[in-house]
Amino acid sequence: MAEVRVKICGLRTVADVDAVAAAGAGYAGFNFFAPSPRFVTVEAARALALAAPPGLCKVALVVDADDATLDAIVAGVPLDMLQLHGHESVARVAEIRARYGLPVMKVIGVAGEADLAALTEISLAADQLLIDAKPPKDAVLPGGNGLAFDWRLLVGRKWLKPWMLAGGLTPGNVAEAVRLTGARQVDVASGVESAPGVKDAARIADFVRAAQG
Ligand SMILES: O=C(O)c1ccccc1N[C@@H]1O[C@H](COP(=O)(O)O)[C@@H](O)[C@H]1O
Repeated sequence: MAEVRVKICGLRTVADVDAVAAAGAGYAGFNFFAPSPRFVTVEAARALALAAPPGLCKVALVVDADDATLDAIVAGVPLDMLQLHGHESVARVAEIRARYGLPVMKVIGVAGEADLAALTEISLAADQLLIDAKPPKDAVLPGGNGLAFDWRLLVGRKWLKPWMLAGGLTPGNVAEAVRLTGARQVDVASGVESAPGVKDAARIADFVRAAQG
């Protein structure tokens, strides 16, 4: 079976990109949500994307972004994928996909069984699904909170599109998350940091090793 593909999200320095590539991760995420400690400008993300080696999938994370914001990101940064981490509808996902010609990964927040239906619905429009923990009601960030959900909800489930598991993953729990859910792709932001927004190369390497172990 192919090894688990890893996305490291919220890269802010060229050293982060180097660490992600050296560790063998498949995806590098750049965060364009201004309130996040992982936020990067279009100019900064462009420099990071240009530093990425061929084969590393460069993903832009946006939250309910309008067309003008997306136009600026897509024009300024060489990208391979868009990650929609807000409340984008099926119609908006389809619209963004058609407008930019890039694969779209749509995030669905999960707290309980009732949230799983949205995955089936959104898979009609998105190229990939990202299953994350639903943020707490008072959270400033819709993701990147280091919170996990009950992975047992995903046992035995199948969706029409490739999917990625996220939410509270760390080098210490990712192997168990993969074993339990059968995820073939995983995504992490805060679990490989030494402080909010500060990536740690050793933790990135540990995470990829554990995910693929
Ligand atoms: O990381 C952020 O700051 C962030 C902000 C807004 C939306 C999404 C964000 N991160 C995404 O959430 C997952 C899970 O994060 P964590 O591992 O629990 O910290 C992350 O992989 C990003 O895709």
